[in-house]
Amino acid sequence: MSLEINGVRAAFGGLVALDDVSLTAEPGAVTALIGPNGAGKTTLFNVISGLVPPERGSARLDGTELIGRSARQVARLGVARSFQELRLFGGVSVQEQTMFAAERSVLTRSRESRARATEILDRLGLSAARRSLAADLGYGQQKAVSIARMLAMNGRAWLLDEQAAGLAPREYELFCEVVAEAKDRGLIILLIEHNLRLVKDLADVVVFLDRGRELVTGTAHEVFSNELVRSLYFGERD
Ligand SMILES: Nc1ncnc2c1ncn2[C@@H]1O[C@H](COP(=O)(O)OP(=O)(O)OP(=O)(O)O)[C@@H](O)[C@H]1O
Repeated sequence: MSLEINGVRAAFGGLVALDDVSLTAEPGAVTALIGPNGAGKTTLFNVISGLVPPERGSARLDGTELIGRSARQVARLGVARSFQELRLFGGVSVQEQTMFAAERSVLTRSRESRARATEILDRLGLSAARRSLAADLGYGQQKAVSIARMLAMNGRAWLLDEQAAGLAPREYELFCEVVAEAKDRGLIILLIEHNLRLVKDLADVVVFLDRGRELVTGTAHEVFSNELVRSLYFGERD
């Protein structure tokens, strides 16, 4: 039971964004994808979530193939995804968009979605903002709404694209707590991060991508002390 990526290749015209990438994200663990800009991290999320068709390869969630399915089908199979640019419905209240996410989810029935949304907004400190439009909120709160929607979807796997970037200290702490709780519930968590402190704090496994290739996989300590990673990512030379 895991999210297994095998031999994924994806190209945009002549540009190979992912070149034979394989990795496994286990349940109850945080797997962090790191690497320089353009390494292919977001493209891998797009392949898993049905937004970019790969030329070849597979992505299996608990044995079920995700490649070839639409983004909606992948979401229904339990993959909840956040975007760097958040993609909230700006003109919809915080409560409503959390409920919409709950209604699209795998497990929650529509009559339960209001109670579920209320509980989630409480957990994320968004109760007072529940009637606000997402577009009227500050950046940190908009990011919390995007997490609220992921929680509401009740998925099996989370793909988090730079969710901690730009958060205030209290928001950052809350984000780490929510991820740790999801991990304790046995979710599969894959996250893209440039914030190395967060990677050290949260990641059980770190995968280093560079120019579309998975180069090093290990614990944060192993990956951050790897010479190749140090020269390609941290710009260190002998
Ligand atoms: N829709 C697209 N059309 C053409 N090229 C694309 C498209 N999406 C991504 N690319 C290219 O694919 C490569 C990988 O991009 P990707 O966004 O996956 O990298 P990344 O590791 O997520 O980078 P960053 O850390 O900057 O977000 C880049 O060279 C990028 O320009």
